[in-house]
Amino acid sequence: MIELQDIHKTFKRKGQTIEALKGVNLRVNKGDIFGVIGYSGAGKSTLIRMVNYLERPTKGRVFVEGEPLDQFSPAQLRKAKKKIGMIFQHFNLLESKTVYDNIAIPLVLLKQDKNRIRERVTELLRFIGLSDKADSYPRELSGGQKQRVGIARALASNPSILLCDEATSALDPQTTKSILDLLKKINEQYHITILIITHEMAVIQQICNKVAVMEKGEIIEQGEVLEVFGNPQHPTTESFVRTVIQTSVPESVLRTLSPEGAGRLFKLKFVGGNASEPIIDSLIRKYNVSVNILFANMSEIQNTTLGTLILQIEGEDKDIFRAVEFLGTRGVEIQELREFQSFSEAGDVEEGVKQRKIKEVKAV
Ligand SMILES: Nc1ncnc2c1ncn2[C@@H]1O[C@H](COP(=O)(O)OP(=O)(O)OP(=O)(O)O)[C@@H](O)[C@H]1O
Repeated sequence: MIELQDIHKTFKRKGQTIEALKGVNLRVNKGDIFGVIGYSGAGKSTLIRMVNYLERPTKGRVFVEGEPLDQFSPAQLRKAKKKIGMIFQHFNLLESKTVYDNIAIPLVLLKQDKNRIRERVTELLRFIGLSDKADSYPRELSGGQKQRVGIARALASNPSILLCDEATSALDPQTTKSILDLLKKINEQYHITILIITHEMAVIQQICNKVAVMEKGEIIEQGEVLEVFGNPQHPTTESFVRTVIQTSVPESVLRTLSPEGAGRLFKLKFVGGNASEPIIDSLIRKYNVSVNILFANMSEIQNTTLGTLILQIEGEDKDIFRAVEFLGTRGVEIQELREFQSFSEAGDVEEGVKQRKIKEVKAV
């Protein structure tokens, strides 16, 4: 549906060369809500602008619905661009035109007749819930309402792809949620493929099924959202995941750990069904161990539960071993929080530091 093959983009400014994209490969399938996340300057805006040829690659090819954009004549390119709508962080509405006229712009440019335009704009106003604002001007609307108008304008010519450039970054969390809900509805109801760029992991968590993480003009990790959230490979991905899912022991818990605390510490990760099973109960009943839950966190991603538990298990080593073995058979990913070094190697320095504090507390 959208395919970027080995895309490079170089800007030249004041004798300086800036490599904004360095060999990006990306495939967005029909029906995806695909999120691209990265810090400022990672190359996200440059990447999304490749898809509708607002920016052309220095090297590499862009395919939309299987067709290579570099092979198109200007007329074919204009036609192809009609399949692609775009919304922006600052809405880009014309201040001198009413809501109705803003939404009608793409249809006027396509020289559609007035009755058809009225029909389509009326339908879109109803869809975005702003039928009563048709004659208002953008300055009379809230940020969320302006973005709804931006969305209606992007949908006017019935695109099959919607590009969202930091579409919720200027909005408060509640308005962000309502706009993301609207995007999800557009994806489900109109079967429109959505490509979103953002610096907020919460946006990815709420609506995307796929995610790519960008850094310094490259994609450093990509995959199904559940997979990437559950098992991030790159430290940058890990730090994005941490902004929405807490997986390390909070300071307040560390402070309550008893200095003479015996037992061993384990971090458990659950995905999906096994998150709701009474595993801890089985552990205590089946094995001769006592279990202290130090920390628990459950998050919902793509209608699936992702859980993290930190347990202090006390008992004889052989019983703890059997208990841990049992957890493994239940599809729980388990890791002993013992060696500070192993966390540093995994890039989980913050976790490592906290674990070292646990050891220090124990050693008192
Ligand atoms: N038209 C341009 N001319 C020169 N340099 C550019 C141009 N557009 C982008 N860049 C540079 O390319 C790099 C990537 O910029 P880009 O805007 O794509 O990143 P981004 O991830 O979208 O960041 P932000 O979230 O801050 O917009 C930056 O170093 C930027 O300065």
